[in-house]
Amino acid sequence: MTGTLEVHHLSYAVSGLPLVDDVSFAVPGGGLVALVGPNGAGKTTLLRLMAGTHRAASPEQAGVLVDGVDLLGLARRDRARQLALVEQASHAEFMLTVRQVVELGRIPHQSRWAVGSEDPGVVERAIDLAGVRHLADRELSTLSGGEQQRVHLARALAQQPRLLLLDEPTNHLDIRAQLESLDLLRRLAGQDAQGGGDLTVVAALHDLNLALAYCEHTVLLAGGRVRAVGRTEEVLTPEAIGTAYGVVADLVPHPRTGRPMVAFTPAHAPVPAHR
Ligand SMILES: Nc1ncnc2c1ncn2[C@@H]1O[C@H](COP(=O)(O)OP(=O)(O)OP(=O)(O)O)[C@@H](O)[C@H]1O
Repeated sequence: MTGTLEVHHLSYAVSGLPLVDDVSFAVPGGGLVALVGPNGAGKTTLLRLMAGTHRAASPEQAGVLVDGVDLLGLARRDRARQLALVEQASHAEFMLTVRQVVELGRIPHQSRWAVGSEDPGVVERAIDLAGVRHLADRELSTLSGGEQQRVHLARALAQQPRLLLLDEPTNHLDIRAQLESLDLLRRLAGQDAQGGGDLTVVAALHDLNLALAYCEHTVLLAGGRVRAVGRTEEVLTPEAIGTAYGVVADLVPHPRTGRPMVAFTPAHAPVPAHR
């Protein structure tokens, strides 16, 4: 039983301009869900709304439900036991070592009076899962962008959330690290998070081929609104991609796996009639 992730009526506006406009969707829980859409579509804003770091307009209608429990209705500390958000650039904690940063993920689970990590096993497992053991004693500030990204993932894993929200987790990674990261996320999604149910991962991605290869479900956002939601190959049709991004796209079978992948036609190339 994997449950569901339901998002209800999330809206956010700045100076009267809607950045996220009444976003609602539901997807099966316990999987890796892609959040895609062009630059400025509202992906980061939506993830912050889902995490509760941005306060939704009409909060009485807004909700982020995991297996029927509204995470936005929880106190901050309780929510932090259920939900982790990894943003594109986190600049804090630069003077800390990698292990110390990962230990910060345990704070929501510690009793108010406890000092240090109450369960070092969780931290060490997160360090191993994210592949940063060789960096554990380095200061965060000395790491490359891609290495820092893995550390932030390790910290989020140490939090043992039910819902993990990632803003462009492949941004600074080389191609092998991108594939490894998404492999890891897909394996983690669906695993028992903390004895209370399966982990659901939502990742904002720019690479539609990564979404097609790794994510069973996809939410397509454009202009702050959901344009399509469902199984990835049904959402990322050439028509939907063309409308959302303003490009010419075709779906072709991957030469090795046979699964659909997107081929883009360069803007300067003549576009022949569809074969
Ligand atoms: N504080 C703000 N004031 C005004 N506009 C904002 C503010 N924050 C975000 N925006 C605008 O809201 C829109 C959505 O931004 P957001 O960062 O959520 O998009 P995104 O889909 O994550 O984009 P990208 O793919 O480029 O990272 C953008 O046009 C952005 O300029």
